[in-house]
Amino acid sequence: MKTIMTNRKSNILVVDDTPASLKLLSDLLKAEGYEVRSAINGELAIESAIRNPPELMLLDILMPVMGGFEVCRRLKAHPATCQVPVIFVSALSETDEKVQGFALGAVDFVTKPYQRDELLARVRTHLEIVNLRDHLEELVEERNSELRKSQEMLQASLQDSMLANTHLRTLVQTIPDLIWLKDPDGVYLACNRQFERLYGALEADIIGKTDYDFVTQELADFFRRNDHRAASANKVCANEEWLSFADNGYRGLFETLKSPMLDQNGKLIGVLGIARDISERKLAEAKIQRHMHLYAALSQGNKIIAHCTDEAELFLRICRAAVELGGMKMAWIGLIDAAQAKIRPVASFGKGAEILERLEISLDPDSPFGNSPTSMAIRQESPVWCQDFMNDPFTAPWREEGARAGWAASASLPLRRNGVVTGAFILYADEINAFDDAARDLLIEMSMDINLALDNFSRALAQKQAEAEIERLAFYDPLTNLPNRRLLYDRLKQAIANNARSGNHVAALFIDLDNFKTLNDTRGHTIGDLLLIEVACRLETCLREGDTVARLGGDEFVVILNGLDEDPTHAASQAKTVGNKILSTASQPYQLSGYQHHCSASMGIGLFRHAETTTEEILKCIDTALYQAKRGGRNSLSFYDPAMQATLEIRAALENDLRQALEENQFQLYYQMQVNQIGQILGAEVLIRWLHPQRGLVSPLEFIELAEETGQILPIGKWVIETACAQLKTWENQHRFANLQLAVNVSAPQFHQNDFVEHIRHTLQHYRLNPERLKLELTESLVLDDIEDTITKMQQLREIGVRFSMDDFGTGYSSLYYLTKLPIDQLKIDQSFVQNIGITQNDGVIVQTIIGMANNLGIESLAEGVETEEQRAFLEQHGCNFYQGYLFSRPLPLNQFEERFIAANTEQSAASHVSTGIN
Ligand SMILES: Nc1nc2c(ncn2[C@@H]2O[C@H](COP(=O)(O)O[C@H]3[C@@H](O)[C@H](n4cnc5c(=O)[nH]c(N)nc54)O[C@@H]3COP(=O)(O)O)[C@@H](O)[C@H]2O)c(=O)[nH]1
Repeated sequence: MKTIMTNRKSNILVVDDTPASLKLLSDLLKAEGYEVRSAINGELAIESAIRNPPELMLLDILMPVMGGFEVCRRLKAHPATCQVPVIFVSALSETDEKVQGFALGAVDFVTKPYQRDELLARVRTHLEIVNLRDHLEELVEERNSELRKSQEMLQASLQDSMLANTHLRTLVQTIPDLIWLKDPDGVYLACNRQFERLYGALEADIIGKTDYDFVTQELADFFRRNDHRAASANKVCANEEWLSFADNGYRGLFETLKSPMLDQNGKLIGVLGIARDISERKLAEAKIQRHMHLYAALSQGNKIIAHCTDEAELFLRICRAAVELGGMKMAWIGLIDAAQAKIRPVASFGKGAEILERLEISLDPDSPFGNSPTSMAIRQESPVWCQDFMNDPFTAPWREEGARAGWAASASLPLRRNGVVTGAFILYADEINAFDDAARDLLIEMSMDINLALDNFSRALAQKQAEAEIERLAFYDPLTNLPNRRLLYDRLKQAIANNARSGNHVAALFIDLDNFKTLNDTRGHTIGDLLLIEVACRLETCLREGDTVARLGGDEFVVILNGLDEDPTHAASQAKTVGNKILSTASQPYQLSGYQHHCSASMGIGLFRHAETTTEEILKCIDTALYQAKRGGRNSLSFYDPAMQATLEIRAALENDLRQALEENQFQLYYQMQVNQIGQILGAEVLIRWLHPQRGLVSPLEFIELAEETGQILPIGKWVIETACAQLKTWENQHRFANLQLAVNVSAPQFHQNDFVEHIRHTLQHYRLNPERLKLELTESLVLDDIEDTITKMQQLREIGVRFSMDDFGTGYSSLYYLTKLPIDQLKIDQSFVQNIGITQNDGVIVQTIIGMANNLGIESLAEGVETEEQRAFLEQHGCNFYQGYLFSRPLPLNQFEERFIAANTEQSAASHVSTGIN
């Protein structure tokens, strides 16, 4: 209990209009230790009390202006003073007056004159009462304040609880998850709004029912099993389940948590279920997973690219990474097949890869298979994403296969090599819309990495090719790709060394094409090159592995045959067999850019086995043998003969001299008469002679071929024609020679010169010569070299009157076909047949046949090389019209020919005189 006694001095206001009374009372109270204020009238008393309310007032009643009752009334009416206890101290002592005073709120009444002790006792008592009252009031106030506080707290707690309840309700209703409560029997106790959507019913209609009232038995069983699981495990159990909503048909994957609910005693009172839609999260997770996979594939791709040196391996491993790490169903790489305007698969991996074999993807937009996503990606040079493979209008032709393989989406990314689109990287996913922005970025990066690798491959390939090319140029002939001279030397050295050890022979075959120069000069180098390429191929087909064929240059090839027999005879026979095979193969007709060419080859062979033989020596030997073969007639082979070496050296010197012969006027024409059946000289064949300053008269047999090979035949041939024409002109002006004709030999290179016709025409015009007196002798091989060119030129010359004789007839192809096509005037039966008349029956028959052929075609026949009367008689007997040969005359210098002609004419005219009787 709080003490009511205080040490403080109580504050008392004393009011009395009598100053003495006022002082007496004040002093009395002061003496008791009170703090005393005094007021001399009612107004001052009120003012003082209101300003500073006293704890007790001693108030006189009878005062002028305002009596004590009025003062008391006013004080009780004022809020500041209404509580101040008032003790009337008055001379009035009537009960009524006291009653009035108490009615006005006084607490006591002391009658004057008062007893000091009584007054003080009353003052003390009232002051105590005041104290008690104040204390009580304080206690009451304290209590009230506590009550107020607890009321406020109660109020606040009530409000909190109401708010919490509202929040809880709002929370449960607002939460996007499905929430429900079931009792242990599976009967619903409560659910939220989301759950109402699931069953399409209000909570009120759900409560009291079970899952069996809303879903299939199977699904309800499933739910029950999970309820039981949570209940028996006595802990939260989670599971994933697909739920379909009754309100809008939405179906999604939910993660469901089931918590057992227990009462205070731990008894199961139900199961709380919360289901959260995790479809989007799952999709997002799947997406991230896909990206992670693709990222892994990309990283793996980078590793593969860093390590792979082979393009095919790279493609396969990239496809494999896209499937195994990138989560793709299938991946493949196709390259553009420009010739067929198609995409050719070169690598694939994954499900459905086998389909590619029968898959047709065209690049032609007009083709039914030309608008696939891949075709478009390649044409547009940018990726094409097909997010719904089975419903994309452009995938129709491939949908059936795609369905079998489970393709739901596809990506086609163009691949570039050095910036040029050369193919595509194609991937199939088993999900629609599998290629979102992030997946696209990763795949684009992957394709760019492949491009980078392709660029690197190209660079490496180019480098390799450049190195190979450098080696090829150093060791191989660029035209035929055969080993060149340098490599041949190496191989020869090696072959000699190897075979010397084993005791075997090595054969070196030097092959030279006959008349190659003519082909080159007449048909041009391009055709010549084609022939060389073809010959190189054919040579390779004749050899075994381990043998070598090399091109030395021009039309010269060398073959090395290894491991021939130890016995030289046997080895020679082996070499000869291969040599003949080569010659036979080389002489088959060639198709050179639509032009058919016949050609033959000559071959020189040498056999070696001594380690000390040098390559230079070998080449020199086989070169000699080759020359020998050529001398012996083309299209033949010859083994090395040391005696030939000397001849070759002479030939080299001759070649040198030949260059100056024309300039130094060393050539001369000889004339060999041609006669008819009655021995009349009709003309002559002009035959060139070389009056060599040191060697004397050189036969054309020794230098014509050389001149042909070196090209000297062109100026020499021109000189012969011009000299012959000049001679004809001279004769034209001399009556007795005026009718003579001259036959001029024309070489193949000469005839096939572009300006040959023009040259003849010009020469005839120059000498104003009758063209019929000029007869050009062409050989069969010349004609067949280039039959079209020959026909054209012969016809052009025939039109101006020039005549033609087919020289050496019977030694070549003797084709009846070309005889009918060419404007030939004369067949010249080769002397080899003529000279065998009477010796071999065959040649006699051939001669007869040629004459018969000529007669049938209305062509003259002239037999050359007639040496005996028997031959002449035989020829005459079988209808040959004209003859030439030693029987009549050898080729003669001009003056001798003219003398012989004059003499013969003189004889003939004498004979005709005798026969006609003229003298
Ligand atoms: N392109 C040119 N070729 C020419 C020219 N001059 C000659 N030749 C060719 O040279 C080859 C050899 O000629 P040649 O040594 O003059 O021999 C000719 C005659 O002398 C020879 N002949 C003539 N009659 C007989 C004979 O009875 N017996 C015999 N053993 N030889 C004889 O025949 C050669 C003539 O041959 P052909 O030309 O086939 O009529 C020779 O191939 C010449 O063609 C020239 O200017 N240009």
